[in-house]
Order: sequence, then structure tokens, then C-alpha cells
Amino acid sequence: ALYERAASLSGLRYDFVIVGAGTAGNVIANRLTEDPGTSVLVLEAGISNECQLASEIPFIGVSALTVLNPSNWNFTTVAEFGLNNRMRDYPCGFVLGGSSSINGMNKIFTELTDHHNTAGQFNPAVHGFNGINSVSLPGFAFPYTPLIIKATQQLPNDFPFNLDMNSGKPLGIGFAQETTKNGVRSSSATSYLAPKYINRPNLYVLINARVTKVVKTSSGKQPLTFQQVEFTQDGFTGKRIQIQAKKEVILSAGVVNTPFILLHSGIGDTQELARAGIQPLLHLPSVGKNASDHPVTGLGWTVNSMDTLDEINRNITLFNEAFALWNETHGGLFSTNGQGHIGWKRIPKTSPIFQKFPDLSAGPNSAHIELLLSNSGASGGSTGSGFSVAVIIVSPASRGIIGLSSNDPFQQPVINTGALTSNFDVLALREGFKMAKQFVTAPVFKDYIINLAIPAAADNATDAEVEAYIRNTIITAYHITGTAAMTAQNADYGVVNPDLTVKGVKGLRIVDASIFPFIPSGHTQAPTYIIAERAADLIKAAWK
Ligand SMILES: Cc1cc2nc3c(=O)[nH]c(=O)nc-3n(C[C@H](O)[C@H](O)[C@H](O)COP(=O)(O)OP(=O)(O)OC[C@H]3O[C@@H](n4cnc5c(N)ncnc54)[C@H](O)[C@@H]3O)c2cc1C
Repeated sequence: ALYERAASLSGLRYDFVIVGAGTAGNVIANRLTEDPGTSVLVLEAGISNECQLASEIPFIGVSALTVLNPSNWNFTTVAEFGLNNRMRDYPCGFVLGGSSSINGMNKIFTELTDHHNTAGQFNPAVHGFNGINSVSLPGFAFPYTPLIIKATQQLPNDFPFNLDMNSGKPLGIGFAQETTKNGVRSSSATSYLAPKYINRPNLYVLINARVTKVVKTSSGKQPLTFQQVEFTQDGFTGKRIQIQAKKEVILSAGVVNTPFILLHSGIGDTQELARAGIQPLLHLPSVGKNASDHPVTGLGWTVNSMDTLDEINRNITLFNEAFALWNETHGGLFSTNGQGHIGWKRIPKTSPIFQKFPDLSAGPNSAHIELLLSNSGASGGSTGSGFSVAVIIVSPASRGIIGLSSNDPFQQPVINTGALTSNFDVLALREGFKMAKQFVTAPVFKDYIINLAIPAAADNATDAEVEAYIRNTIITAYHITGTAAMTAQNADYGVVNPDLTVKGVKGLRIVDASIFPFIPSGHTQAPTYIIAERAADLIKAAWK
């Protein structure tokens, strides 16, 4: 059941204690409690997802929830060197479902389970249909779809149509797939913690419970063991409560908070810990390092059409009509995340980039660049209509860090995504601009595209001007990963072993997006669900 206060819990000892009821944490909670003899407590710092309308409505979710909001940790990065010392908001979910309750819902690699395949926009042969989390196609016909499809026919070599980007072969342009069900967001909370699961008598989920550290339970010469967590429900000065795990503590607090909790527990770089005034217990210098993110910039064009999504973004009457339709039917534009089509492209092998840098993509079928095609202007201007392409580098070379600002677990972590600190990423984004500009040369756009709305990225702009535009406009795809990276058992770096146990420690495992050694060349929520499903099997096998 769901609990609000620790005093209502049945006790202070459970087989497994999971920190974070987010994307991964809820999968583990669900799978481990399939065995009625296994007790699981999940501690979630954030609020309940019940009655969070903005989270439910796919179209407004990201824009409403990435600004200052109770469902969001509302983090801010440090001034980032590669971004001309800009600081940026860095949202993470502070709610049941974690980031799956506030994210953009774009889904790469999973099942489709509902009824939106109205015109053959995906390949049923490559999907399962019984998954717990739901995936759908947009239940709304975007006005630009015929143009996009025609363009793939006119430029088939560079922009082939891809019937299903989740077939394992993502390259090309196809229909977006999203984590929605019948027009409503499907998060790990609405799916893996659905009533039939959360009502299991062996599953306890406590909200408003902020874990401050994991606690060493071994003494003397025993292996270093962490089978206890400390949390509070009443802020910095609140009473600390200790909970014991009979078998394991599983950290699923996400890419920022998982390394933050490890550091506050004395696990990390001993010098960094000592500087922050934390007693070092285990020297594991990779904790918080290797942060990898997908930087996003983009191009926009004005178009010769009134049939775009620009009007709804500025006309409150139209907005309210679409909202009313969603309220009545869960249909219409608001039933989608607004993303009709996505493209995945490789930078050609012959590009001079690869004379200076290695190819960091995962393989010959993995993209370097993602092109998110939007049926509206880049900045939702007050007049006119547009078409825009968000250009994202999905095989970035830059790496950042999550660190400590003090020994106070209520201070926000130091977040430096390291964006654009490798020149590879700047050069790759310039290649992405060329791809986006080439796409709109398809004859079908001749009477549609009027002009590029961004002079700083015009064809006659200098390389320095384009680079300045990129550094000044980069936002994030919110795909940070890798801060507790998995490496081989005997590696001299990394944070977790291939079974996701923390190196050099007993009783502690990490299951969330922080364990990826390399950032996936797609979006990150589907790989996180996959990691969590696999981890649940590993944990069950370890305790059989
Ligand atoms: C705004 C946004 C948009 C995104 N858009 C997309 C998208 O369109 N497609 C896509 O594939 N991916 C997207 N992502 C990324 C994707 O959602 C994440 O990679 C994924 O959800 C991470 O899952 P996780 O389990 O690692 O962490 P989370 O899902 O963030 O879960 C961590 C949980 O731990 C809790 N927690 C943290 N610290 C503590 C503590 N001290 N005590 C107790 N609980 C704690 C948090 O509150 C949270 O509930 C987006 C992310 C964001 C933030």
C-alpha cells in the first residue's frame, strides 16, 4: 500500500529496501513482490502522482513540469564552461514514477499495447503486447505528416522512411512512439505500481521519505556491508529514521541523487569526501564521474501554412478547446506529446570529424544525430507559423560530474553536465544542422518553407557564428546517465559490477540510469526500464 508517514508502516525491517520510486525503482518493487514471501519497502522523497493533472496530459506534461514545480527536484546546474558559463534548470522527477512522471514520453525500444496503429505506423512483428508499461503511437494526425512522409520518398538515400525505429534498426525517419495509454501518460507509477500491484500485502511504498545516506552495518574485519538506510520525513532538522534491509538495499534514486547518496554515505573519492567533511568509508573515485547527457539545439523555419501547432500555443481559446476535448474523450492533440516524427542519422564515415575523433556511436546501425521534427516554430513566436528541427547529439564525447557542495544532504548536488567540453560535440551538431537543412530541400517543401528563422545559423554564417549560436542555445534532452557506471568485475574504475552490486561492498546494489557505462544512442527511459527488468531477474537469482 501507499503510506504517507513512517509511523503507519508495519515495521522497520524488510527483505529489500529500495531508495526511489522512480522509473527503475518501481520495476524492481513490482518484480520482487511477485513472490508473496518477499517484503519490499520503497522510500520515495517526492509526492504522490495522484491528481497531478499536468503529469497525466501528454501534450502539456513536459512544458508544465520542467519549470519550478512540486513534482520536480528543481535542480540547477553550475555555470557550465562549454555553454559560455550559462547555468540551466535541470529537472528530475520528485514524485511517484520519478522522471517517468514528468518526462517527454518519447519511447525507444519497447512494446505497443493500445489501439493507435490506425494506418500502419509501426511494425507489430517487432513488439510484444503484454508489457506492464504502455506504449502508443500519437492518437492525433499531425498536419505536417504527409509532407514528412513525402520528403522521405523524395530523399530516400539520406532520409529513408523507417517503419519502426524500435525494431533495433533506428536509422531513418518514422513515426514517434510514446509512453501513453489511451491518451494518458503511462509512467512507472501508473503501470508498475498500478492498484493490483501496490495493493500486494508485501509491498510498502512510503512517500515524502528522503533518504540521507546508506549506513554501514558491518564492523571489524567483516566485508564492508551497507544494509541500512537513514531517512527523514521532516526536512533537514527532522528526526532521522533507520530502516534495515534483511537482504539488500537497492539505490534507484536516479542519476543525480544516487551518486549524491553514495557520497554522503562515505563512498566515493576519499579526498573529495574529506574536503566536504564526510568520513570516507570506501575509496571509489568513479562515483559521480562520467555524467553523459544529450545536448539539444535546433533550427526553425517560417512556413507558408496556417495549419501548424503554433496557433494553439498562443491562442487560449484553441488551447481550452483542445483541453476540453481531452477532458471529455482523452483524444485530440492533448493525447500526444506533440511529437509526430523523429529522425536518426549517422555522420558519414568520410567526414573530416573522424580524422580528429573516434566514432563514439554504439555500432553501424546507431545514430550520431537525432532530428526531432516539430510541426511548429522553434520558439512558438507570437506571429507566423513554423517548422522546426531539434538537433541532438546522441553519441556525445563530453563528460560531466555530480559532486558535493558540502556535507549537508539537503544542499543541492553540484551538477555539471560537461556539455560541449569536447569539440566533437560542437562539430557533430554542425553536421546535424547540415542534415536538417538538407531535409527541407526535399521538393515537397518548395512552397511550404519560406525561410530559415535563425540568421546565426544561415548558410553564410561563419563557423564561429554557428558555434556561438550552438553554445548559447544548448538545452538538454534531460537524458543524463552514467554517474555510477557499470564496469567489469575486475576493472580498476567504475562503481558497479555487471550484476549491479556496488564494488567493494556487500548488501548494496544500484538500479537506475546512473549505471550505464555509455549513454544510449536513443532516449533513456526505455533502456532504464530494460535495465531494471534485467536487474530484477539478477536479484531474484542471487537470492533463490
Ligand atoms: C523533463 C524530462 C524529460 C525527459 N524526456 C524523456 C523522453 O521523452 N524520453 C525518454 O526516453 N527519456 C526522457 N527523459 C529521461 C528519462 O525519463 C530518465 O532517463 C529515466 O526516467 C531515469 O530513470 P531513473 O530510474 O534513473 O530515475 P528517476 O525516474 O528520476 O527516479 C529516481 C527517483 O528517486 C527518488 N529519489 C531521489 N533521491 C531520493 C532520496 N534521497 N530519497 C528518496 N527518494 C529519492 C526521486 O524522487 C525519483 O522518484 C526525460 C527526463 C526528464 C527529467
